[in-house]
Amino acid sequence: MAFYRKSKYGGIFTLWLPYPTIVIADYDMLKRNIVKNGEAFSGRPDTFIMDMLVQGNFGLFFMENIWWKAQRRFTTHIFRSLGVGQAGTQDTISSLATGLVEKIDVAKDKPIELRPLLVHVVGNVIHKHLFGFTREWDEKEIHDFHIAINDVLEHFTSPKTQLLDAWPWLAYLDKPLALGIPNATRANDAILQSLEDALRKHKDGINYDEDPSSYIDGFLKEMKARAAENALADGFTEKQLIVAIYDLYSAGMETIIIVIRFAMLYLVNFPETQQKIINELDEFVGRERQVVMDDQKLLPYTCAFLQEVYRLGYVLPVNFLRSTLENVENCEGYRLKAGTRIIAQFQSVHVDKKHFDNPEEFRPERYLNEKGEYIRDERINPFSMGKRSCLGENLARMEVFLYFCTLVQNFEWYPDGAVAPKIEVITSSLRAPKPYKLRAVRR
Ligand code: HEM
Repeated sequence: MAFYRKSKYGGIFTLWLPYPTIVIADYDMLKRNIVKNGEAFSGRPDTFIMDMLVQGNFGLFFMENIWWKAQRRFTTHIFRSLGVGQAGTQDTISSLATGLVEKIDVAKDKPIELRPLLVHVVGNVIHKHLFGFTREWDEKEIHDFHIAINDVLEHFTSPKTQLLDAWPWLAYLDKPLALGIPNATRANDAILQSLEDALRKHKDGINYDEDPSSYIDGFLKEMKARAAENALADGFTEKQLIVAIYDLYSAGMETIIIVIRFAMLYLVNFPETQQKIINELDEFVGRERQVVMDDQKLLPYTCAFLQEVYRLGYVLPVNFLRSTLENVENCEGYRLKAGTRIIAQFQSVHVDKKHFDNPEEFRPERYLNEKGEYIRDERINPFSMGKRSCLGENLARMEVFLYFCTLVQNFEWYPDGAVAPKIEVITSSLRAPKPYKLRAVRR
């Protein structure tokens, strides 16, 4: 997006949205401020949209201070005890990946749109961790959630919606301004209703003496344990539980689907990369067993390919708003008052000529040394930086690696037609490839 190009505006500048919002778009500046002075930059501003959707700052994205710290700590802890992003999740993904291959087999070389299949397999991983079980292919709950969340997201961070933060009365001009508030609130209400139903069922069935097998049970147990002391102080309430599930469910679905769709799009646009990945998989993993995370050591080219996908296929066009929690005396020579809005625009680093020559060029070889070993590039941060960086990074990286490798281990991918679909993106709250179809030929 030319709008945010560092070459045009420098590494730090102010956008009036309409509040003054400081954009930091340079790698060294991001490290100096967002990482090294992490605590000061870890707030989130109150926004009209959150008030409208859930009547305040709840959940994991929009809280700040003590509540957020307690909730983030708890989520990290329960994720660890549920094995999120570890062996347990790998087994879940492997079993879903088998189903994915079977579904693609059914298409028998006909062009397919991967997205609905990915909704099922990616949606089920987060569903399993949140609710304790997976859904079958013919159940529609995950797809319903996916449609509803996309309706909400479409209007979520659009510049027009941000104007509502300063002038809430603009909501009365929904129709002429095409804000889409009724659609977003209808979809939002449907999501909240379904999460409340799920919570009720879990409350009826929970055994507080057993180890929790889902986020929802873990949270309910924590609520009970804290009932006598600081449940409210640390935000352990049913309302918080509902919105935290809402956040994790939505964060854990479309983002990962988009990265895999970008990966497949680059794969067919650069067939030589597909051949290299196929060769590497055939030589070091074979086709008799499923790919596991440990195979990353054996697959340097595949890792380099995916790192290049993360660089150019970043999912958030504009990072989530943050705010300063205290006065910052020296932010690159400027003084920021507590409560100043901040955008940590790591995406600009991904296309910064200072770091990547011909940044618009897709070239996985950038990350291979002369011995052909994979070099992880710390300037590529699709999961952001600092104290508010993504909570689901391990899980997301695992899903992207395992599902992508499954797709290439089992099929060779071709465009639907003579030429590959163009690498074109649709940008709303998220940045995704335009819909496209591919043909999968069994290997
Ligand atoms: C490829 C997939 C994903 C990408 C690209 C991604 C990216 C991001 C980014 C850029 C942020 C904003 C950090 C900031 O404010 O600077 C974020 C925050 C967050 N992500 Fe992700 N994410 C992904 C997957 C996930 C998954 C799978 C989960 C959960 C299971 C998750 C949960 C969260 C949460 C809870 C936050 C808010 C953290 C906080 O404010 O403390 N994300 N993510």
